[in-house]
Amino acid sequence: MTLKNQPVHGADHCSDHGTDHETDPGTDYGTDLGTDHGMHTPIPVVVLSGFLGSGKTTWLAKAIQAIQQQGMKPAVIMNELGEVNFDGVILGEGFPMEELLAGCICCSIRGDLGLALKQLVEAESPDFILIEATGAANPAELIDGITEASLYVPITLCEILTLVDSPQLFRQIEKGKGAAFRLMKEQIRFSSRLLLNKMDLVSNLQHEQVREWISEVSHAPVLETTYSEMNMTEWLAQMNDVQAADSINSVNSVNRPTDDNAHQAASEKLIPHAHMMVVTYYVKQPLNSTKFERFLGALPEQVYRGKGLVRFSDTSGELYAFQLAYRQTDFMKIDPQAAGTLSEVVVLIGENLNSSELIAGIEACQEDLDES
Ligand SMILES: Nc1nc2c(ncn2[C@@H]2O[C@H](COP(=O)(O)OP(=O)(O)OP(=O)(O)O)[C@@H](O)[C@H]2O)c(=O)[nH]1
Repeated sequence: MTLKNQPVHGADHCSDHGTDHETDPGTDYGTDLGTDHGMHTPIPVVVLSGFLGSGKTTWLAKAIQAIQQQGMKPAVIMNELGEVNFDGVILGEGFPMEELLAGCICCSIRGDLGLALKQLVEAESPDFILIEATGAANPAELIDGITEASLYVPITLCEILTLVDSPQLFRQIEKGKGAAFRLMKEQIRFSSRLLLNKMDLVSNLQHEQVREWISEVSHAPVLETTYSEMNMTEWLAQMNDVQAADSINSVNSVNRPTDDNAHQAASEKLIPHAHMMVVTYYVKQPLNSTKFERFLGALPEQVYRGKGLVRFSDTSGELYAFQLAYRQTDFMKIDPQAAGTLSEVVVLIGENLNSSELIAGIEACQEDLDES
């Protein structure tokens, strides 16, 4: 059995979110820099932001399909805090994908984002690039990372689309403080379009309060969605227009907060995910489904997100992908081939997690632990 307990960022990492945003010294874009952008039509880039479990991958699956239906070739960059990309299993194949794992592109692996963009553009010549940030990423930092990469490859940032987990935001507004709340606020402020998702899980009153709070924080257009459903044809047409209008400047000016020092202020208080941790546990024995569901249901509230691939002893040993987001659990049967080389694994993401307690909880769901 392999145990991994991996803090994602320490305060050290976040302290290098200075205000000058220089190129990471370690970033090597290769020797053929200086591509003449004038010779290329820039490829539209869309950044998907939003808190852990807010519906980004659900949206991504629909966007990929819509782009392909219009005869265009999408390419995807997926970033996960943990070392395993389950979302790739959910999205399937048929388009180029770069995975940036075990770190967050807004800080610890920001240089990797530039390299991934360069590789994708050169190897795949996509028509559209979608970047799914981790739920802990601060979009302010991503804007800088992409703008930097656009010096080397013909890309143009068209949209920072933020998925909002409406019931989760409502709860955070009520609390009115904490790292998760500050991060959600930053993700909303630095967005060019907001999808108020999971509308099926909020009451009318909660809905009103969330809308009112958002209107004080952002002037971005807001769409209300369930399962990230929106009119993709209309949206793609709008992206076309933005691309044509040299979008980087417009995105930056439209969506950055209006006061001149806001970006600096945002960078200086970039502690929000300093305490975000990932607990990764590779499971060797099948789990008892009842015990595991009970375990997920009883997790402390600072576990914001759970996902993984598991097998149950009481369901003929089939493989299931599970999702836990804001106390809602989903299980989906997986074709073993689709899972490829992924191991059976449970990943839990949150703040100030007690990893040994969590691991003990998962182990208690394993059956026949001593017989293997
Ligand atoms: N009830 C409800 N569930 C939703 C909705 N949208 C997404 N979900 C579920 O929420 C869970 C998380 O959705 P994802 O699309 O994986 O969220 P994500 O933002 O990509 O998650 P991370 O990448 O881990 O941050 C899944 O189980 C989805 O099926 C919604 O509108 N309503």
